[in-house]
Amino acid sequence: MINSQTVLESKKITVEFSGFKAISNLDFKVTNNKVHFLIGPNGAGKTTLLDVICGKTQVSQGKVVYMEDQNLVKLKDFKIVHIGISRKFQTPSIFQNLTVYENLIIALKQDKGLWATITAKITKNQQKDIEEMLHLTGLIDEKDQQAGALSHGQKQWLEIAMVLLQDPGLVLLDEPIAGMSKVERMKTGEMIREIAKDRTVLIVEHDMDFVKEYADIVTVMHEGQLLCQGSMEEIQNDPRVREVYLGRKVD
Ligand SMILES: Nc1ncnc2c1ncn2[C@@H]1O[C@H](COP(=O)(O)OP(=O)(O)OP(=O)(O)O)[C@@H](O)[C@H]1O
Repeated sequence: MINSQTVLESKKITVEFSGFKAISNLDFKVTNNKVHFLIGPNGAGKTTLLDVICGKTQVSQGKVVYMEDQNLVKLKDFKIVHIGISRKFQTPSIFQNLTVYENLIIALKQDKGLWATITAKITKNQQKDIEEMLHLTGLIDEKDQQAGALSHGQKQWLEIAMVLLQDPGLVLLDEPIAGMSKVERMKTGEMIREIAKDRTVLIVEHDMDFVKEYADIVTVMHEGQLLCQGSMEEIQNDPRVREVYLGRKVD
């Protein structure tokens, strides 16, 4: 059993947009090797929190600490990727005209031009990493297929593989199952479980059935603040959660 270790901690962060507090004085913790979901009604501040963690949005107060000693709030987004936090946005940003394999090579090496990257020699270890990703995402048979010809779900998985090739300790996912079929959702859930065996995964999600099935821990946000945090069972039994979701199904 792995000891619980704090991977990320926000300390009293506030985010303001023209005086409006999208996040207000938020304390929040993410522990290692867990599938951690972030839920809450529209406008709760979930996306803003992910934006802060990956350096896309600045805080007006507070700090966000990664692995106990790295304050993220002053770091540029590329530096945050470099220290081990990668995010997969909702819209895939893959190269449609390149093959699955070429897309994965690009994810490995980003310091060269596109053509130089694709044609450059990769090491045995990099080759092994790519193969591992192809198996994890079930894309091994589509390896030489053009990415643009993949199904919606497969494109999402390819991007997950690309994010993982950056070798993050913390993976941020924005509504990863949006637009997926039931089978694709299940595959994605199993994939996330697998990923969380040696990384931490933080997911913004609206689909409560998915959260219920795959969450180790759930944080509920409301109006820029943390409402509560716990297992899905604890969250479902919390009257405050029922109240903020008024009429929306939590169970
Ligand atoms: N760039 C911005 N400028 C002004 N207001 C913003 C900006 N980004 C977010 N907001 C506001 O901040 C609040 C929190 O938004 P955020 O997108 O983080 O919520 P959310 O919980 O992700 O909602 P949803 O589930 O609908 O995506 C909302 O009231 C939103 O309108």
